[in-house]
Amino acid sequence: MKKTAAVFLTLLLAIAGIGLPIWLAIEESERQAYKAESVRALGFASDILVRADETGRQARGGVDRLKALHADNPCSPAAIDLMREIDLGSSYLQAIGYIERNQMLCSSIAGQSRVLDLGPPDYTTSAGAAVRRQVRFPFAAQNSFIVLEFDSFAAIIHQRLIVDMANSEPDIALAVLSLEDPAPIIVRGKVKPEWLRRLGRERQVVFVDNGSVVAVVRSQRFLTAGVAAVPISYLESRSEAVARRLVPAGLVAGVMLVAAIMLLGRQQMSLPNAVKMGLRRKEFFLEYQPVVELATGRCVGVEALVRWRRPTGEVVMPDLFVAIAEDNGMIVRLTGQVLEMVAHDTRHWLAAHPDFHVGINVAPADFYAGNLLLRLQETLEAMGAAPGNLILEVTERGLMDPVVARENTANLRRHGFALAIDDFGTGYSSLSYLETLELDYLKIDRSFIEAIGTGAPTSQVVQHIIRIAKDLGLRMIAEGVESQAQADFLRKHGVQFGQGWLFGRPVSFGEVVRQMEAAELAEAALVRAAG
Ligand SMILES: Nc1nc2c(ncn2[C@@H]2O[C@H](COP(=O)(O)O[C@H]3[C@@H](O)[C@H](n4cnc5c(=O)[nH]c(N)nc54)O[C@@H]3COP(=O)(O)O)[C@@H](O)[C@H]2O)c(=O)[nH]1
Repeated sequence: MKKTAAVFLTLLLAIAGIGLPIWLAIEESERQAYKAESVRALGFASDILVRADETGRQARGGVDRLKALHADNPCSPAAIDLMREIDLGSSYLQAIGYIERNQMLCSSIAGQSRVLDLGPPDYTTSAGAAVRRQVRFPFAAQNSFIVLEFDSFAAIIHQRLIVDMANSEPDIALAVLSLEDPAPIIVRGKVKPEWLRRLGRERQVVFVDNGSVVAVVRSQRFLTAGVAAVPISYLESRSEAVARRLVPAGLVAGVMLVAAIMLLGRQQMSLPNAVKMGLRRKEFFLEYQPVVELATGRCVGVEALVRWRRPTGEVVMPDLFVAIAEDNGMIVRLTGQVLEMVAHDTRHWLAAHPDFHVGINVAPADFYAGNLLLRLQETLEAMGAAPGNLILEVTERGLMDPVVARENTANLRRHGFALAIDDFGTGYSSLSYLETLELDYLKIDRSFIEAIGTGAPTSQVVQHIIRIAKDLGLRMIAEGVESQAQADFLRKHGVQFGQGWLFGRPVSFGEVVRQMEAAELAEAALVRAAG
């Protein structure tokens, strides 16, 4: 991936990874704030309605008691005494009086000596109550009152008593609306009568309009509704307060998420760099796996297998880094280090054992590099060994180009090196193609050895491979031999060599030598005992 693309992707990831939790936190704070302000608005609307309903109940009850007196004179001293008793006993009624032709003739108000002109009602409810919304009396000229008139008796109600709530937040609008007349009965602040339409048939409704969270609650007793409108600024400051709590949490979550993703990405992305550094610091080392002659069980050679010891001490297997080295143009350098290490590890042994061979994995890029022969000759010189001591293991992938493959295999063999086709059976080489190449060994892939005797569909393949090798005149090395039964089968079918855990796991060259010497000693002891 190009560097700019990686930077762009990282930026995108950071924006998305940090932005998303923050956006979710903001959304959640707005949702929580809206919910809280809706509950508050509904609370105010319900409270004002409770007060209005109670006022209506007290007015109706007072009038009923006065009517029950059946006084010939509704303004008799007994009637006025009863009016005063009702007035004193009710929390929402300011006074109660008697009306004729829009004039209040008498009332519970102490000292009412003259007739008070009320003017005509604003409207009359379907239940027969005449409603006057704004009546001013000489005894309290600065206040306005509601007068509810039933059957000529009137309840006088102080508006402020009903809307006397949320006084510390005067910008919260409150109202009692009639469902029969558009003008509010009682109102504090700005209330739109058309909000009632939103109620429909519902008992209550909450919505946002005109910069407010509005709640409307219908009375269960009268044709009225309580309304409260909480300015949106309350919602915003509540949302900000919640956001102040949630956004840092979202930010932390986002940063952690992005850091985790980037760390993972870096671990992945930096592997080629780590391999490069490993090559520079010479962190690679070799293990050698014995190759035995199946007929005698004698170790006739080894395969050199590369490993990587990271600075952390962790040992990484080639499956992970060989492909990275191949994909990033470092495999030729890696093979170079393998050759140096083989020369260093095996030179004394090979000088004394000219028949012993070391298998070296040659990657396709090595094969096509053009200087393989020269590098091999330098290695031999350092080892003091003959070309026949090395078996170059090339995969089918490395032999894909017929021209280069033919030329290189022929050239290497001309110079005395032995060649093996590795992991045979896993690629697409045909018998006729292999016939055109100069090879010495065929290594049968582990997957076919594993299948021997299992009855699996691939269990028969090994016999075909053995036939191909015989047809081509190639010697065979079976890879991954783990059981004696596999070894017996292979020997019986003419496979000359085996490599696998049955004979030995990959270990240091010193350990291979120690094992070979121990085997030799044991054999000598056996011979002596037999003799
Ligand atoms: N280009 C290079 N490729 C290399 C080099 N060194 C190794 N490799 C290739 O890496 C692949 C994995 O190798 P490794 O993990 O070392 O595994 C080898 C053996 O340990 C394993 N093996 C051997 N016997 C058994 C067995 O009985 N059971 C079992 N489960 N595994 C076993 O097989 C691997 C040997 O494979 P091969 O080379 O095909 O003989 C592998 O493809 C290596 O080729 C290097 O220096 N350069």
